[in-house]
Amino acid sequence: MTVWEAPTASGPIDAVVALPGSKSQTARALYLAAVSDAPTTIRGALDARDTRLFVGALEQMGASFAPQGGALRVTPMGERPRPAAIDCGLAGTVMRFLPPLAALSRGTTRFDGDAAARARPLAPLLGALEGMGARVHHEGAPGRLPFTIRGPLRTPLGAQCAVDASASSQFLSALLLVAPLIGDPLFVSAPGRVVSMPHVEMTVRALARAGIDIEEVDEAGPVRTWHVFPGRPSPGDTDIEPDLSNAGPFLAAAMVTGGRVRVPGWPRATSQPGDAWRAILGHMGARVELGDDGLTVEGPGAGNYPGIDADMSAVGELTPALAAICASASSPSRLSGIAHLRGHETDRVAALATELNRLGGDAQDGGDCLAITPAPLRPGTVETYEDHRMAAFGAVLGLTTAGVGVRDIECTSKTLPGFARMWAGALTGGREP
Ligand SMILES: O=C(O)C1=C[C@@H](OP(=O)(O)O)[C@@H](O)[C@H](O)C1
Ligand SMILES: C=C(OP(=O)(O)O)C(=O)O
Repeated sequence: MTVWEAPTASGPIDAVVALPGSKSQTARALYLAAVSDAPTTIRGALDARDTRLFVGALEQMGASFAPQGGALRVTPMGERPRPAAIDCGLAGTVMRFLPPLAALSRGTTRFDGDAAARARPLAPLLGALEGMGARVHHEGAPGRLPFTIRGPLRTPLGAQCAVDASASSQFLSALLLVAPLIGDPLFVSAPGRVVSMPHVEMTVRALARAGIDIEEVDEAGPVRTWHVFPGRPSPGDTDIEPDLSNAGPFLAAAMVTGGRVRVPGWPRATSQPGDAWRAILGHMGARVELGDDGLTVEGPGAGNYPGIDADMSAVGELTPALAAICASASSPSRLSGIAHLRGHETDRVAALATELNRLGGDAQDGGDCLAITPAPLRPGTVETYEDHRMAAFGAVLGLTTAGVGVRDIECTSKTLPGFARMWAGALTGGREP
């Protein structure tokens, strides 16, 4: 696979970066539109590998999608999805959100994906679905792709289902999304630690916005539980916000070059985990301003800001870009609560440590955490393991170290097609058209 020469910054970046739609919001909007009671329109949907796979899967299940004046017109599927053969690629959203939907049907649906996707965990979700009457046939290792599933799902005993969401919040989101379609009121709970809570909030909000009666039971209790009432979602027309997680590498460029980046359309209030960039970068000494024209971040420049001790369990997908920022801090950092990143596109904790150390950095894989001590870096090639966020991590490192290559920069098309072009544009003072 080809190696992309990461551009070094010739000075402080000064750019306006218009980001395409949120991957996570797009997935929820596609799902709810596909099972809704009437055709609807989604504006600002992300068009990237993950969302194309999501659309492709829903099309096979019977929904249809048509571009309409820059938006997406969605005609829902019938009462029950059609049996299908789903390619999940490497998309967690596809491989977690859609098996419960497929299990509404008596027909058999097969799920498979990239070789790397076969390493991603699914067992807690599939186990919960089996507890609701789904028949799962594993073709390879249990709890992994590939498998077939057929339903129908039944209301379980006590009208209650539970899933362990400590390895991925997507298991919980997947059950919440299907819950209103099963036919009876259902308690959905997640005993133990729930990672990526903002993504769960995003699911709950999307359902509520679509008219589904959903409420959290005893928010302060030991087990997070939601009561979901049956109903066909009615999302109406939906607007997707820019992807704030993908803002990360561009804001990182402001941090390490001592420059300024503005992201137009940054929402005032959102359940996107990427909104945490404001607090994180502010804490590390950036000037952060949220206004009508978007979010502007002015960074202190490499070596001019402290490291950070941050619990990333709620916002794990920001870890790779933050790790690249930490590599140029003036003091050590510790990013904790990230064991579940081992089930992401690759084992991100190991990959970040390996790749930073490959360039002469000092990173320790501490199991549930990553310890980074800033050190001068040397030229080398960052391996990306098909992980879009590892590629962006390499691009940020290359800004301040000459001779950094990134293998397979194209893997960024998972959520941000055209990343290399956008990156080059931002570095040369890219402005909004
Ligand atoms: O629901 C979603 O859209 C996502 C949830 C999170 O997954 P995990 O809880 O597995 O980290 C996040 O990392 C992923 O990028 C998207
Ligand atoms: C973990 C991620 O993706 P996925 O939706 O495939 O889990 C991510 O985008 O950082």
